[in-house]
Amino acid sequence: MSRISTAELSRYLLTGRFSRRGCLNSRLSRIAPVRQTSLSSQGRSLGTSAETATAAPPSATAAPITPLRKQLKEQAKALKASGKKKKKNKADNQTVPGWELTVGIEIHAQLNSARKLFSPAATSFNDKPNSHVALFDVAMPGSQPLFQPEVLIPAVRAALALNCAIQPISRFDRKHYFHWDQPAGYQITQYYHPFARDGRVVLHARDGIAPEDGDRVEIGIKQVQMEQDTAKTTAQPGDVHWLDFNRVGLPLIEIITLPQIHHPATAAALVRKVQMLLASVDACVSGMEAGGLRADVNVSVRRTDDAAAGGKLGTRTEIKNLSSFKAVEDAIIAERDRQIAVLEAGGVVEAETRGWSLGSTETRRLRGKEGEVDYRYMPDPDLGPVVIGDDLVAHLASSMGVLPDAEIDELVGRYGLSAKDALSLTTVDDGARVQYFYNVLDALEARLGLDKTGAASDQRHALLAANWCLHELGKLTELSSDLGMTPEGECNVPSAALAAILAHLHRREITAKVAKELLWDAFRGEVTADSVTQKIDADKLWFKELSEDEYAQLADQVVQGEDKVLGEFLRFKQGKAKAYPQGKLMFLVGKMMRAGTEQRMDPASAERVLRARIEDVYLPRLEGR
Ligand SMILES: Nc1ncnc2c1ncn2[C@@H]1O[C@H](COP(=O)(O)OP(=O)(O)OP(=O)(O)O)[C@@H](O)[C@H]1O
Ligand SMILES: [Mg+2]
Ligand SMILES: [Mg+2]
Repeated sequence: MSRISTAELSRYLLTGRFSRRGCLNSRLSRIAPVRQTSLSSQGRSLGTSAETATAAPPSATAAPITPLRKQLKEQAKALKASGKKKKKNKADNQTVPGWELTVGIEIHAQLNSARKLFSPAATSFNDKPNSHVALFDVAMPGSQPLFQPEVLIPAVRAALALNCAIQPISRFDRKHYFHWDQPAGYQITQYYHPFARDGRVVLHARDGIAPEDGDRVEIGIKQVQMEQDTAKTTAQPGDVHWLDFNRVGLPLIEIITLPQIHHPATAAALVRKVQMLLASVDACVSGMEAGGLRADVNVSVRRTDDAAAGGKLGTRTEIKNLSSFKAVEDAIIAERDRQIAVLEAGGVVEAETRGWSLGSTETRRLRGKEGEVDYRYMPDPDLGPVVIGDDLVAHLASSMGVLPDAEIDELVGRYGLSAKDALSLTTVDDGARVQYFYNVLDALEARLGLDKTGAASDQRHALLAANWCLHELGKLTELSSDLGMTPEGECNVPSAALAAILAHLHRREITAKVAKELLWDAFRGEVTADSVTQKIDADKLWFKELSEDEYAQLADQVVQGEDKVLGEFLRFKQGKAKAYPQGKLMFLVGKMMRAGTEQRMDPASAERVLRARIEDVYLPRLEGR
């Protein structure tokens, strides 16, 4: 299925205009145009919302943030820095003998919409504070909420990605509490009649779940509801707080899981996966680190005996506002251990709301847990029900594109990528890198004259393209500032230019070293798809490989005086050593590469010829002695 960006869909559904630019994953299939939608609230239908549709373009989608990539990088760095010991501790800390941990998570994600939930004010959080505020956003007397139907596009896509059943009718309630960041004294939310229910998220081992959960675990989603965000508070010295009402009223979804998570690593994996799913359908503005996604974790413990006897779950405490995957895992571990200590000392766990600060080792009490009574929920009399038509749901489902798990399976099954590389390719640049890979692959197949409709059994060119899109491009980002990757999968190294380089490499007309130099040239804009071949010609970079005989001569040259090394190969042949002495072979290949003309040698050919010479000539000679 084709994936179309949310902004693009909004334009189409609201105004009937649709441009093919921005159509993601277009390699996979083409979209069927929608004819009619029946999306309305309070009797307003989409066709009449011309005012909304022609207003300023979305600014939210332009946020230059790639939080997931950064978090993955930082996590990998931290893991590397902490060495194996940390990994072991983390794995060890997933269970406490005699106790069962239970976790349910509420995830708040900011929807990728151009307007606020109940006012046409723009959703921009990088602009001057308090510059996008409608009268209703600050609860001016007499102002009324005006539901912005376009928020349903990212909201429904998110719910579909979470396998939820979309509810044809949903309603808004007022949830009361007083705080300076909430001008009305209540938040408008959908607690009792959410727009989506009964979903599920499948987590695999590759998603980083606890080893105790095996290969795969499924977590139920109780419901997904729409609600308003609050104003942003910035603390200043002297107990002064600055408020930015640009954020108040931004459309959020709250995703509520069932209490089905039993290990801290699995909880973090769930949040990561939800973020990945939301990003893959373009439903969410930004990830955790940028504040676009926040998680509240609900934690309880009970004795395993009680669990086995089917007893009630323990009393839950809730840790609010966690803003990184690591914080989710660490806070759960700390809270689990605190509750167990309380119970083992004969105490009782109190239902309360607790806080967690980064780098901390314990949670701290903030207040008693608010209950439904405290919130004094009541239906919002100013808002009618939200009616979502089947045709809209069907259209959004058909235009979502391939979800990450299916994409990873395809990359592994069809092109032979490792699961780890496939996961990275689909997550870096918030999913744009894999689109770049498809663009490169299309251009490469065109250059190589391959028919992409046929199920070609040899996919080596695709694996080569994937490795370069991930690893070689990754090296560029490590050494230079930014690739400038767009959601459509284009960057400072145009896909056509990379394909031109890879076509020569695949045909063994240049070496990998030359290809890497050309990649830098393309990055600096010094070569284009059309000038790659010219440049190779001008700089005499063509790879004129040595003949088999020339390789064999070099091999003979480097084994001179290496009887001791050859002895190791003999020991393996005679069954006296378990493992093939690959290290020794590579040592000799290194010698060959240094002895020959680099421009004319391929390490793989050198290895193949050398191995054959050792086996066919030198070992029989040694055996004959
Ligand atoms: N005993 C329990 N142990 C752990 N988690 C639980 C337990 N009981 C419920 N939960 C989880 O707590 C969460 C409750 O979220 P929900 O939004 O329904 O209520 P809330 O926390 O009172 O609301 P809010 O925090 O939005 O005001 C769910 O994720 C649920 O799975
Ligand atoms: Mg909640
Ligand atoms: Mg809660």
